[in-house]
Amino acid sequence: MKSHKTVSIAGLGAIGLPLARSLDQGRAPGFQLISVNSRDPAKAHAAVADFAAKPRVCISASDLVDADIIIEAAPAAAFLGIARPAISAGKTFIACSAGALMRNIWLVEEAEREGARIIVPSGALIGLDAVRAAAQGHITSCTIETRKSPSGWLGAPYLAENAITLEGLTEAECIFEGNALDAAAGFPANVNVAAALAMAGIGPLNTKVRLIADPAADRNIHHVVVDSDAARFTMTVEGKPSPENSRTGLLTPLSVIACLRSLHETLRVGS
Ligand SMILES: NC(=O)C1=CN([C@@H]2O[C@H](COP(=O)(O)OP(=O)(O)OC[C@H]3O[C@@H](n4cnc5c(N)ncnc54)[C@H](O)[C@@H]3O)[C@@H](O)[C@H]2O)C=CC1
Ligand SMILES: O=C([O-])CC(=O)C(=O)O
Repeated sequence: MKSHKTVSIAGLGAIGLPLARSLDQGRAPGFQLISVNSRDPAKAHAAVADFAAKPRVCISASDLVDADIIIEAAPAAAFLGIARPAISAGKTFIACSAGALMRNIWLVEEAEREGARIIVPSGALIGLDAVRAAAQGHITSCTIETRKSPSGWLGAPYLAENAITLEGLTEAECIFEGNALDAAAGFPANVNVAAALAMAGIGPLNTKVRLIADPAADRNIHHVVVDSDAARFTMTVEGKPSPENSRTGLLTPLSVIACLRSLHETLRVGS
């Protein structure tokens, strides 16, 4: 008999709201959504008003730690305020803002001390199982190229700092080339997949990232090439952008549901 787990979600946007709704609809049996938190409590109340089992709306992220599992689905700037109380309370913490986690990787040591667990779902990316397997041997190179429409990159600090304008772009343009750590600093809301890839594979400094703004792209396309002593593989995912937030693909909330379900599954496929 599997134990029933309670869940809380911080952030009710393109990831958090469909995820909350899926939990309310029983799409992850054995997991009960008990509380949520967002920037605007009135909006959060409205968002969950038609739920069968209304979760508590918390004003502070610290109040989410009553749950067994805390899921972070908020902007990168809010990450530490959500992660720290969950980790200090020794809980299972699921982080969607993989870039923010990678930039605060010391949290892993804190989690170790506190008996907490940090889980990064595959999110918008595929094949992290293969990357983790290859990393048990020796990965010689790992590159990701991400292509999105110009609107998918808007607001990134790197663009402002380098006076890059995407307005009126008529053809695809490479807007960044560098390592995953610099990519996460310059594009905190956009390159979580590169961060997840780096943490699964050969780390932020050795993972190469190329970012393309493409006016013809109607999908968020991630193309990964890995070479290792065991295998060479390439993977491409063409994610449909969420209508709520074009930076985020529709696969990500589904990935979090799959991640939760895997915590309880008797048959688990994939490492
Ligand atoms: N791992 C992955 O593959 C992916 C990760 N992400 C990341 O996941 C995070 C969430 O993404 P989205 O849902 O698309 O963002 P979103 O912008 O659509 O939603 C964010 C939500 O957080 C709320 N919020 C703002 N400040 C908050 C605070 N201090 N505390 C709690 N909630 C707060 C907002 O009101 C909004 O409801 C972002 O950091 C994003 O970059 C996004 C796509 C893929
Ligand atoms: O493609 C997506 O859905 C999101 C994305 O690039 C990221 O945050 O890394």
